[in-house]
Amino acid sequence: MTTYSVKERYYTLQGEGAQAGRAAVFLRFAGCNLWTGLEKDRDSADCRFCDTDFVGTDGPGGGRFRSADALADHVAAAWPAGAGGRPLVVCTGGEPLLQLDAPLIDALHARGFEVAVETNGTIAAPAGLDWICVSPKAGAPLVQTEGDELKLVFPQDGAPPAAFERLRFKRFFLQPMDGPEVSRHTAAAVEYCKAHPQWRLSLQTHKLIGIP
Ligand SMILES: C[S@@+](CC[C@H](N)C(=O)[O-])C[C@H]1O[C@@H](n2cnc3c(N)ncnc32)[C@H](O)[C@@H]1O
Ligand SMILES: Nc1nc2[nH]cc(C(=O)O)c2c(=O)[nH]1
Ligand code: SF4
Ligand SMILES: [Mg+2]
Repeated sequence: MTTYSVKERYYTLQGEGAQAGRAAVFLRFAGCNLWTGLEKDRDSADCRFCDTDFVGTDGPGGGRFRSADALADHVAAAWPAGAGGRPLVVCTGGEPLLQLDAPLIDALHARGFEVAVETNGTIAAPAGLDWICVSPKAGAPLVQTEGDELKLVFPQDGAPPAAFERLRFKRFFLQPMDGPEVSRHTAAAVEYCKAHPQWRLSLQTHKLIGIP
């Protein structure tokens, strides 16, 4: 790894999953292996419901970083000085495991961060991560089959929750697919969780309250 390409970096609250409500630096890497990110390609992509712009390095705090130390310094600069609490960085994208490597994990640890990742599960996670959230995508090969939480966007044709319920994750979430039918998807997820209590509801709380 010579250069890391970062779409944006910002300080907010984790909106989703078991760590919802916790302050974190979001480090959004550019690029994904399941979609180019261009609207012209969406309908032919392997993942078609993405809610995120991960193209380029032009977002707030985005850029190209020539070393793990340089990028880790950039992440640390977004954590408020003297705030207390354990610093957390959520590595996302795009697909963060295309770029997140052992030197960067080590550099973030050296600055006191817990390192979390949001991944589509098609690439094996490197050792040393503190929190692994896998969000499987229908039709894409699932390689990372254990972790701290499995967060399935629901519903997805070809990816029923039952296909994942025996995997070695500590927690299982259904996250309603956002878009024009989010209300219907939310109602369906509520019904599924009531009928299958292994699954919990994950709302995208940042969207509900209008923070990034
Ligand atoms: C933009 S993805 C980036 C990380 C990684 N590529 C992945 O898919 O997990 C971050 C999270 O948003 C979820 N997500 C993407 N589009 C969504 C949508 N339309 N509705 C609900 N969740 C969505 C993903 O499943 C994933 O859990
Ligand atoms: N606040 C907030 N929480 C998030 N959790 C996962 C996100 C992501 O895009 O990976 C996300 C995001 O984009 N914003
Ligand atoms: S895998 Fe993740 S980043 Fe890539 S297109 Fe799907 S939701 Fe978006
Ligand atoms: Mg998001």
